[in-house]
Amino acid sequence: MAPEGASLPIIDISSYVNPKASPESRQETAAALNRACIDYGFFYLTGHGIPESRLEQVISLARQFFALPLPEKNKIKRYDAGGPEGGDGARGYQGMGENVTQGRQDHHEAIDLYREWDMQKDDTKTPGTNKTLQGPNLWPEQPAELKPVYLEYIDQLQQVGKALVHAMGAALDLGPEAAEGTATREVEDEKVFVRNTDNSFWVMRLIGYPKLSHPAALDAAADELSCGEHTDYGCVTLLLADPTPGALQVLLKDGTTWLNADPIPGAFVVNIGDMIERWTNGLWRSTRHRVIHRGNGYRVSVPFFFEPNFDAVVKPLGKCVEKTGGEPVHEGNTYGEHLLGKVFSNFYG
Ligand SMILES: N=C(N)NCCCC[C@H](N)C(=O)O
Ligand SMILES: O=C(O)CCC(=O)C(=O)O
Ligand SMILES: [Fe+2]
Repeated sequence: MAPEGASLPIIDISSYVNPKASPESRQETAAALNRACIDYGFFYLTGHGIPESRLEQVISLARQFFALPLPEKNKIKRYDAGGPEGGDGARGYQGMGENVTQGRQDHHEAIDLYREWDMQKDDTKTPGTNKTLQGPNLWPEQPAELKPVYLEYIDQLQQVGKALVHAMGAALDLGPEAAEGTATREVEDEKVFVRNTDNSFWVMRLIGYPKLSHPAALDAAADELSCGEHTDYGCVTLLLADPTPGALQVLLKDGTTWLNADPIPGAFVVNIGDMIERWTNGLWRSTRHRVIHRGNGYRVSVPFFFEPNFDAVVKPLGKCVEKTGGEPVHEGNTYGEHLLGKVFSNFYG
């Protein structure tokens, strides 16, 4: 475990949420963000403007859903949408143990929501496979306020996601061209995150974690996990969790130390996803994390994944390739292809 008192940096994003903020305050935010992304790939986000009362309501509604009897929850069980092997659709309720990470069953249940699929779009680019993500979201009937409250919350989160990727674009390049807005490659780079997320194929998970029943194993590799070690797939994850401490753990840069990312009231825990790592050619890393909930009570979390557009082609930015020694880490493909590869290995059976 990490040294006593160690904790993730705190980034105040208000200068990018407020359209009238000064260039100086934005540069300060961008510089702090750059450090946080290099050193941790994880940070707390404040100044986002979503009231704490809304955050509490979101957690409380998810908790009410998970407390329902199983047959009620199964009314929105993810349906068979015909994946590659006739597999299940990704939208809807998944029971305990249905999600798999690194080949092992996780100890959580969840509802997965995605941006509504655009059926008008030409789907021939990734034939067949897209079915898993098609169809409407499955919303629970109970609690009745869940759907309207979440729809509003998702709108609010998309605004925060936009402000954040804008700041991240600026954080990658603080040169004079960026400030003046002249059309150099640097300025183009700054806009890459904004342009490729303007139709973000976002994901939201409502997750319920019962306390793990087995004692910690002597060999950590044999431990039961609430959610196994992984990276997130896209741009930035805005995680809202109930106050339970000691559950979410973040792997530090040394590759061996795990740091607890305990919640701070009113703040999101934010982390970088795989697509930002690829764009920055590894300058900012998609940090590994896991959940081990042995504390008290039933833990609830609601991560929102602000992702690139489904058909955004993601490849390392020239400037970042230069900064990191000249070799691109990936030849590039679409975010949709990356996502589908992940989703297909995420379910048991
Ligand atoms: N949409 C996102 N990012 N979901 C993250 C889920 C991480 C666990 C998943 N079973 C995995 O192995 O990736
Ligand atoms: O519940 C948490 O704290 C994190 C969940 C997570 O990492 C994920 O769903 O990707
Ligand atoms: Fe995650």
